[in-house]
Formats: sequence, structure tokens, C-alpha cells
Amino acid sequence: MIRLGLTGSIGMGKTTTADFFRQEGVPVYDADAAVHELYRHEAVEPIGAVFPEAIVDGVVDRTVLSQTLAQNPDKMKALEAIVHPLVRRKQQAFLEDQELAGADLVAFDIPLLFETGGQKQLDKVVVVSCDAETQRERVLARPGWTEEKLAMVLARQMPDEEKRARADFVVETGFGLEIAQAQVKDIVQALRLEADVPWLEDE
Ligand SMILES: CC(C)(COP(=O)(O)OP(=O)(O)OC[C@H]1O[C@@H](n2cnc3c(N)ncnc32)[C@H](O)[C@@H]1O)[C@@H](O)C(=O)NCCC(=O)NCCS
Ligand SMILES: Nc1ncnc2c1ncn2[C@@H]1O[C@H](COP(=O)(O)OP(=O)(O)OP(=O)(O)O)[C@@H](O)[C@H]1O
Repeated sequence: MIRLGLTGSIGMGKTTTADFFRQEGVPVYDADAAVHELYRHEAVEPIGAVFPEAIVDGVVDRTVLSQTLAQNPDKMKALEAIVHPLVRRKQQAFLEDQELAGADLVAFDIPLLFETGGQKQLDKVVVVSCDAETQRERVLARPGWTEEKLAMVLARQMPDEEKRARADFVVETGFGLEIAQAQVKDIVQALRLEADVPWLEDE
């Protein structure tokens, strides 16, 4: 089975590109969805111990948590120390399920893949990317986003240029949906060929 990482900075088009992989029949693990799920269940207790104000009606309130982090950026480390091991556990469970199901190719949509060293457990990485201006326009079009909030997030992410340099494949999302979808089809075809003919990998 080939394990493919799917990553990219904020607003680059990861979610849209992940859906293109799903349309090709590739099971995709969604790290953001895993975090949302954890914030309703397993993560409530440990986060409440460090960020009591962030627990509202028995779940983690992301708006309150964001406000705390905006005032105390240093606290992000404490949050990550709680969240990342829980996310990794969910990822492992997904992998085991897909192995049992006999999948030939699976993808992991992980926004902070390189930042957390997650690529070491994967075989290939796809980086989703576009020009900085398109990225900025996309993010600022979202409700509640400001230049300051975007700058705060970008400062914590590896620069796009570095991500592109580390990628095995780059999906360009600045030229429309069709071009990006065609690139995904090509990547899936190439990887499925490799999964069927494993010795190609060594050549
Ligand atoms: C800070 C939180 C509360 C903000 O939640 P909110 O719903 O407002 O935004 P969202 O989660 O969609 O994130 C917005 C952008 O910030 C980026 N981002 C999120 N967490 C981090 C982080 N730890 N470091 C750098 N960028 C981050 C995301 O990739 C995304 O591009 C939330 O992102 C969070 O709890 N983050 C810590 C957990 C984490 O590291 N998640 C990343 C996926 S494993
Ligand atoms: N190939 C593409 N062509 C045109 N628009 C695109 C393309 N890919 C994504 N977009 C648009 O860009 C915006 C951001 O895309 P998406 O939500 O997939 O990004 P993301 O990387 O998952 O964002 P985040 O990391 O912030 O969650 C959306 O409005 C989406 O429609």
C-alpha cells in the first residue's frame, strides 16, 4: 500500500484537492476533521486542564481558544503537545482499517505535515500550492479573517517555497479546478502503476 501525504499552507486548496483524490477512489484521512472530532470528545478533558476558559457546554470552543492563543502565542506549544499525539493515534487507526480493507493507495490530508515531521511515516508527499496573492484573497474572503490573523498563521507555517521544494508532486490550484483535477488524476495513475509494479520504485 502506498501512503500519500497531502499538505499545503492555509487557503492553498487542500480540502478541494483532497476531494479530487476521493473522486478517484482514494480513501483520504482528514486531520482537521479528526481535530474537530477530538474537540468534542477525547481532547475536552486535557485541554480543559490547561485552557479552562475554552470549554463551553462540554466541548472545546475554537473561537475562545483562538482568542487565548492570540493573546498568548506561546501557549500554542502546550496545545499542540495535547492535540498532536491524539491526532497521530487516529491516523494509525485509519491506516490499520485501510490495510484490512486491502486499499492500494491512501492519502493523509495534514495541514502541518512537514511542521510536525509526519512525512517520515509516508511514502510520497503532494503539496497543494498557488501564488501568494491568490492565497491571501481566498483567506481574507472568509468570515472573521483579518490580515493580522493570516500573518499569525503564516508565521507558524513552513513557507510555501520550502514545501514545494520538498514535494514529490505539486498540485497547482491557481489556474482553476479543471487543471488541478487533471493533475490529481495523473498522480493517482502514476502511483497506482507503482503499487501494481513495486520494483519500479527502486529503478
Ligand atoms: C487554533 C485553533 C483553535 C483555530 O481554530 P479555527 O477553527 O479558528 O481555525 P482552523 O483550525 O481552521 O485553522 C486555521 C488555519 O490555521 C492553521 N493552523 C491551525 N493550527 C495550527 C498550528 N498549530 N500551527 C500552525 N498553523 C495552524 C490551519 O492549518 C489552518 O490553515 C485550531 O486550529 C487549533 O486548535 N489548532 C491546534 C491544533 C493543531 O495543531 N491543528 C492542526 C492540525 S493537526
Ligand atoms: N484548483 C482550484 N481552482 C480554483 N479555486 C480553487 C482551487 N482549489 C481551491 N480553490 C478555492 O480556494 C479556496 C480555498 O480552498 P480550500 O478550502 O480547499 O483550501 P484549504 O487549503 O483546505 O484551506 P485551509 O488550509 O485554510 O483549510 C476555496 O474557495 C476553493 O474553492
